[in-house]
Amino acid sequence: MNALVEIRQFNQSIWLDFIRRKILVNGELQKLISEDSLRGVTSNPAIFEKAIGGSDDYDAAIRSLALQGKSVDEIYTELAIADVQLACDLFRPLYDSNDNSGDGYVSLEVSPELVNDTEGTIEEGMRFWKAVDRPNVMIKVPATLEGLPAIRRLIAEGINVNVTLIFGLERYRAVAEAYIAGLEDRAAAGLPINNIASVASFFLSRIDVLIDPMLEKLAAEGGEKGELAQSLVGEVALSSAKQAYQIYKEIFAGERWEKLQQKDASTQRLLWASTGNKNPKYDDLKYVESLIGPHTVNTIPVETMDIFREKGKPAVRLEEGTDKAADVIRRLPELGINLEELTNQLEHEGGQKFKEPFGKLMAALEKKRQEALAETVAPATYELGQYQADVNAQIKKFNEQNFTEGFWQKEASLWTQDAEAQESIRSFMGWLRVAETMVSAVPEIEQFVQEVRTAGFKHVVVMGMGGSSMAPIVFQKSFERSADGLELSILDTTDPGTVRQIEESVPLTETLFIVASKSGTTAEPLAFGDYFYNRLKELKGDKAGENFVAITDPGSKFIEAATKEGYRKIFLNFTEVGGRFSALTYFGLVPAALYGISVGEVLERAIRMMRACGAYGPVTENPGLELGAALGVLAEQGRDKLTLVVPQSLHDLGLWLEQLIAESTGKLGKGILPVAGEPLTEPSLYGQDRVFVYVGYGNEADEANQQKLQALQQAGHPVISIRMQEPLDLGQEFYRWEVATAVASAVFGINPFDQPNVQAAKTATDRLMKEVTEKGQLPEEEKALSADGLSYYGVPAAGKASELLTQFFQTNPGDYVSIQAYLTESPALNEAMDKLRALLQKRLHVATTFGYGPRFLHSTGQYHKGGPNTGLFLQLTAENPNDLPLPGRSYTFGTLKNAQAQGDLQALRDYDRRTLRVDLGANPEQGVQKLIEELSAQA
Ligand SMILES: O=C(CO)[C@@H](O)[C@H](O)[C@H](O)[C@H](O)COP(=O)(O)O
Ligand SMILES: O=C[C@H](O)COP(=O)(O)O
Repeated sequence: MNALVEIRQFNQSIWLDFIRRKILVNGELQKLISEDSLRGVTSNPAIFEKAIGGSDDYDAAIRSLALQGKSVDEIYTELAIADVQLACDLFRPLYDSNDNSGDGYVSLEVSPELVNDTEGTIEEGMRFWKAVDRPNVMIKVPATLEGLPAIRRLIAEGINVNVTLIFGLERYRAVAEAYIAGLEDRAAAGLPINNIASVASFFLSRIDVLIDPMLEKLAAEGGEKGELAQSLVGEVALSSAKQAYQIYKEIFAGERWEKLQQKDASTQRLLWASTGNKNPKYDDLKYVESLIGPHTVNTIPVETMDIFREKGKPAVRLEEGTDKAADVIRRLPELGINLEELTNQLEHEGGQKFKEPFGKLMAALEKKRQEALAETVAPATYELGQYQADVNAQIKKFNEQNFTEGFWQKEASLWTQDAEAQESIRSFMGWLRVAETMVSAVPEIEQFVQEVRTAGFKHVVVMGMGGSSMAPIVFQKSFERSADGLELSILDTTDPGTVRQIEESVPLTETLFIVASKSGTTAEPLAFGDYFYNRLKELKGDKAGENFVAITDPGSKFIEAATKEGYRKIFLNFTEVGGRFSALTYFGLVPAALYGISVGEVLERAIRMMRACGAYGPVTENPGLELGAALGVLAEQGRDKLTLVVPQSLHDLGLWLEQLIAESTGKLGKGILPVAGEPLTEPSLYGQDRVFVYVGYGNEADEANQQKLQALQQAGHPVISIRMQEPLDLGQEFYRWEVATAVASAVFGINPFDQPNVQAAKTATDRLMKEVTEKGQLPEEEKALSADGLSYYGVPAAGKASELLTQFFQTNPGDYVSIQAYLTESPALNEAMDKLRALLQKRLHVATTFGYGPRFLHSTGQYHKGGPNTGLFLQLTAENPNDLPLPGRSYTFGTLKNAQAQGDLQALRDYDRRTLRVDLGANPEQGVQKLIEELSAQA
């Protein structure tokens, strides 16, 4: 048992006189609580100056807050409050325990500028109490004459108070009196006083620092006085403390106190502060070991705590030499030393000692604030040629409508006049400001990441569809995993081959599985969750839940199941943020943080874009509005195929953009079709329906793409370019594109936040699954042709594959071909798909899109059915050789996937879309090659 733990037997509580974001999130404070019996934390302005001014722990948050237009004062308060909340939460189990001995508190001091301001102290004390919103916070109030009435008032209000800057015995009496009077006021008002805690912080080392040199000077003068002075060197602080303890015993006894005690009031314990030794001649533990006594607290700095842990010899000593202590205090006047005057001086200097670092901190914050405000977002360039004038006119129209202002006010009439749609729009605009909310959630996320690392997890698998998984894919593919990040995989397909691949590629017991589903009812993530939970149960029995985390909405049905299965954590997201707008919420940020990305910085970039888009006041240019207006106007003029061009390093950004744009705009026969991952080619192969958007990095030349884009622009195609600085800027781009998508939808006059046609495929799938349950298999479709191992469905029968394909691929300008692969993804297959797309484009001069099923059902699937009827849908299926059973269900992953494919095909046909299914047989890669050959052989 180390000394810190041992001291508990003497009923003294050790608190830590230090706080810093890092120790709150990296498990250090938790370790002190669990292993060293730490029972509280105190902070003060000097401590925060060291923490905030002396580290970069807070920089991203400072910048985010500055960009929100907050003053340095507000920034400081938010940071300090966040830290205190985190610490309070770590102490909460102790505070809630039956025998907490009055511990488990975290102190937050009012501004040192209020040291002589009663009303200001009361106002700030109440504000902090409310803002921290934790029962185990203590508001620190200085024991100045002006502080005393504030103490009384705050106690009467039911607020826990730590009275700080106490140096003298008379002032200590007044402090205890203020506390008792506060309790009496409260009791007289008929309010409970049983849950109010208070400590009186008596400062020690500073007393000796001031008085010792005086005593030493007198000692040097010799004589009787010199002798007396010599005997008092180093004794005054400890003697004051010992005397204070006697006063404490006297005050908290007797009739007056007993009345309060009957109402379960607690005494105001003495807390020894300033207990780090400042004099090299003294023992480092001078202000710790000598002051151990029941019902007291000692708040000690980290260094002293480390020494005490190693060398401390705890024993009750507080009442040793009580008479001598009285004598020390009594004899000081003989030496001409007026203790009261000196303690007043210490009090005054104490105020200064806090004001100075506080001022320094404010200046440092101001510098960082200014720097943050000077940063700009990645510029976008527009080469729109003949369309520029119309885009300008649209922007002008928006500006005349005060669009930006209305947008931030969530004025749904900017999109539609339909009352029901307006209601839906208003209720899904939580994404507008969710990044701000998430800034405050960053420490919680970081704390969680640390917990996961400490628990020994090596890998994370996110299991979700669409908006619940696209952002994690982008993060994982666009960032290098940092040294302390965990490996990250995303499972968003029911393809049994892929499920098996994931299962075989991760160390199951060391893998954290995140079931991500906003609704908590989506079939795929629930199936993945069940499958892997079952596997973990086989390996870990009842402890399987440790490996599972849920991200879902409040009120989702999944919460109950996850709780029952003992999930490690359930992150509750925001009902008012739709899935495809949730990249900057727990859905995107928890996986990103586990992967080692600084999510605070991602958010800071997003907030920078919010600011640029007018979130914090009028702007002359609004990057989100400009992009949205351009895309909207171009689409209305037939340029509705948004062809995304990215460097290889941003390859998967398209997946996220596809869902955002297609699902938001593709409805009521309108919309923008995102075309991602289509190999860029020469101008002659494109129709007049394209707008090219390049998203890349300023410092990456990406020559090949640039040259082609230049040629396309010269050929009259509109080209938009956005150049980020680094992957963290994706935070900006997520936000820019969300705004742009909403703005483009306003150009079309549609509700961007619903997905009315997604349900059609789900309903058809459900019907098919019912049939599977009843009949044991899916209905067989009639084949149009079987040739060379490929089977063709859903088109008129033909003698030859090439003939059938020629008949199917009849296109008009403005059409597109959508290839939908219900297959196991592999690099070879991706390569084959690129060839297939290139071939189709070369032949037909139409846009080609590609998606793996069932992923795209939660993404572009909306556009396919709700957008214009310009698509030709080529569905590719294959055998499922390594099928996997689904626990608790009578069917397999393979059957579910086949039903999803068939269900969507059915839905597409119900919407009169042109469809062809080709079953590739046993070897999909070869099957695609074969298909390419057949297509090449077309007449
Ligand atoms: O007042 C409390 C706790 O209530 C402490 O945080 C107190 O401010 C610190 O112990 C002192 O400021 C530290 O003083 P010092 O060691 O710098 O003299
Ligand atoms: O984009 C959303 C997907 O359809 C998944 O929805 P969910 O998060 O409710 O499971």
